[in-house]
Amino acid sequence: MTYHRPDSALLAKAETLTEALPYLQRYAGKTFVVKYGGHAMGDPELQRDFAEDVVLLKQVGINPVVVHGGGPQIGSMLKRLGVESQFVNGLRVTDAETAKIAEMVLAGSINKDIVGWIGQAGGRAVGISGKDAGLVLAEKVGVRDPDPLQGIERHVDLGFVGEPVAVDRRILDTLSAADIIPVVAPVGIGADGQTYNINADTMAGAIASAMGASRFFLLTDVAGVLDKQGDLMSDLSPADVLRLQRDGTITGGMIPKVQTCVAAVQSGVDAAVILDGRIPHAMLLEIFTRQGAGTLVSARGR
Ligand SMILES: Nc1ncnc2c1ncn2[C@@H]1O[C@H](COP(=O)(O)OP(=O)(O)O)[C@@H](O)[C@H]1O
Ligand SMILES: CC(=O)N[C@@H](CCC(=O)OP(=O)(O)O)C(=O)O
Repeated sequence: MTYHRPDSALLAKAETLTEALPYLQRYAGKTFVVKYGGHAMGDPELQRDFAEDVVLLKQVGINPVVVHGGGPQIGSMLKRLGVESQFVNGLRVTDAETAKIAEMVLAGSINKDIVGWIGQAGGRAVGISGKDAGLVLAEKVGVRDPDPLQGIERHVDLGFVGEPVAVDRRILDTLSAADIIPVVAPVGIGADGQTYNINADTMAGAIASAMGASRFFLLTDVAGVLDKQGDLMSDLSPADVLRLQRDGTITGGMIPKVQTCVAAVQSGVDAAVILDGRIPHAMLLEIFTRQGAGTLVSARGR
């Protein structure tokens, strides 16, 4: 019998799988919370890659929980309807009409699209919002807005913008135990029954903390946190984050992202990673290979 050595491309595939082995062993049974940002939803190919990654995680025994955004999609809908919209420190000022439209786009449209993509990739997902089964109890947010011209801080009323004050994880546990991937829209309800629009990063962070997640990924449309020269910073501690926010390196939509990462690692999540969702299979590369991508926020670094 002649012995044929497999060609190098085939061997490389086997090596990739064996490289993944220690990670597969380490992460089996753990919970990963994945925040899928509106900007990362890009084109159908990236959507398919994302769904495949999530299904693969579930298949290898990890419990993924997806929390999604949809800021740009809410923006287009508001524009179509002729409703003005404004952001303060990365948060959308939300009046009653905007809250209704945001909920419609997030929980009614994007949420079900993602459920569909996961289904197409061979997984089973159920889409819910923070309102379902009392998942997220929200409270109205008040924000200090530093006014660069006046050098003062003023309080801004953001309207129906909420922050999670309590997470009841039972619905997520129930779904995960039934081999169903939960997909969560960032909408919550107040004790008074009021619907709140919640920044998706903040929502995902609260869920990651409540789940005691091992990993928390935030998929966005930049390589990670960039310094003033535009270079990627691959490791940040909570103290670094504070400094970069104070010196104006981190602004806009990156503010809730890094704040959420810090809160998550301080409440027991092992590590939070801001990842470039424009890279195909960004999550799998981060989880199962030696090359970390994006910016990792942790108390101790990579
Ligand atoms: N230091 C920084 N590094 C990277 N991005 C930054 C930084 N400061 C501000 N940003 C902005 O934050 C944006 C990401 O936040 P956001 O638009 O809310 O994304 P998503 O929709 O994925 O949540 C980037 O596209 C960039 O414009
Ligand atoms: C209060 C607030 O800002 N809510 C966000 C919710 C969606 C979101 O956060 O989406 P991304 O993750 O895609 O940015 C909004 O209205 O845009």
